[in-house]
Amino acid sequence: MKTILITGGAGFIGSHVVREFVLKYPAYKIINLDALTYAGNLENLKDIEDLPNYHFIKADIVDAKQVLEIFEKHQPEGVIHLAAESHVDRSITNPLEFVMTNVIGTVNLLNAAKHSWKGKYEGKRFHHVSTDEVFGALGDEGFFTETTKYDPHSPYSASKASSDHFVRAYHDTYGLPIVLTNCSNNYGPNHFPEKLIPLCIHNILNNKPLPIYGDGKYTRDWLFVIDHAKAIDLVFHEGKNGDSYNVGGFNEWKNIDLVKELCKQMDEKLGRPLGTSEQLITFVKDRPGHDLRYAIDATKMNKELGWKPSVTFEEGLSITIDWFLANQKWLDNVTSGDYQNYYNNQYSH
Ligand SMILES: Cc1cn([C@H]2C[C@H](O)[C@@H](COP(=O)(O)OP(=O)(O)O[C@H]3O[C@H](C)C(=O)[C@H](O)[C@H]3O)O2)c(=O)[nH]c1=O
Repeated sequence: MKTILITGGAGFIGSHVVREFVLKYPAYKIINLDALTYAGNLENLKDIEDLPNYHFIKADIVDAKQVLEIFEKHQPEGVIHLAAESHVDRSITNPLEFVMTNVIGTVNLLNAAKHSWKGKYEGKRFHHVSTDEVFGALGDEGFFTETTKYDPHSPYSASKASSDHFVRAYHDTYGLPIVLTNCSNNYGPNHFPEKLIPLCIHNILNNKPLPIYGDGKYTRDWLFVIDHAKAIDLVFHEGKNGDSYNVGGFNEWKNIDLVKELCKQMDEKLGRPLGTSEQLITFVKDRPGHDLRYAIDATKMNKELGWKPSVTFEEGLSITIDWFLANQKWLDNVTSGDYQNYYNNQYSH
């Protein structure tokens, strides 16, 4: 029996990773450690919560003592660390929260792993899940590879870059067995509606403006979340100790083109005349320090581990929209919280 601690397992990406591991590895004991902040939601795991190899612990990784107690009690051999504050706009208004969870929280986990593994690293692994935003912004050309220098710009990406450095530092200094993954923009079922795609789906359904920052020519690479979960499984089990892997969809979209594609699919699925949703597109004030373009070279994942995305973007988007249409109650529940007020006040102080 192998015990794996997955942090942030009630969040968007985390819940897909928990489901992948719980279903694929019935002999593993999967512990989901999550603080259940505004973005964490146990509804995301309703379908697997009664399975015998799934366990949930409500805890905050910022609490070093609690984290250590959990390690001492459950003795996990593996850690997959996804717990993080993830929304760039929030990091602009409250950077300290990002330092606490993303930096201090990560160091607390590293300390607990180091303490409980006591130098016996055979069969142990700490997998840190990070972002392509640590590499900074690209111009119109080029891709981020695993050797691209870090150049974070937002408080969010600075906090994730710092956590990546700490993970590598614990490998280099104490020999902790680690792997890292840096992913591009995820999308899919259960995506919290503060992010571009689910926000637009929510707003189309509620006939609200679709806010496009700046001129809408900012470019992101989009990765279907279930493909990401499968990539994490591969790297966790087969990645080289100390290595990092870039996980991307080979799928770049300018924000405005992506939102137009989304509007088209929404109109088709809702049986509305084509062009109805596009009328909601509204150009708004830009995000401060907005990175122009992210693009990931995921060749290493493909060559070394045989991973590649399983769906095209159009297919993945269609699956995503269908999920949101079938789960409007989920959407209503998560959008009835305080975070809506945050949107109304964005960048106002
Ligand atoms: C919310 C919103 C966003 N945007 C723009 C801003 C970006 O250029 C793009 C995507 O924004 P979003 O906030 O959805 O995601 P990113 O800022 O690219 O970051 C995301 O992908 C990386 C990899 C992570 O690591 C982050 O955790 C994750 O949040 O749409 C708009 O134009 N309007 C909006 O209302």
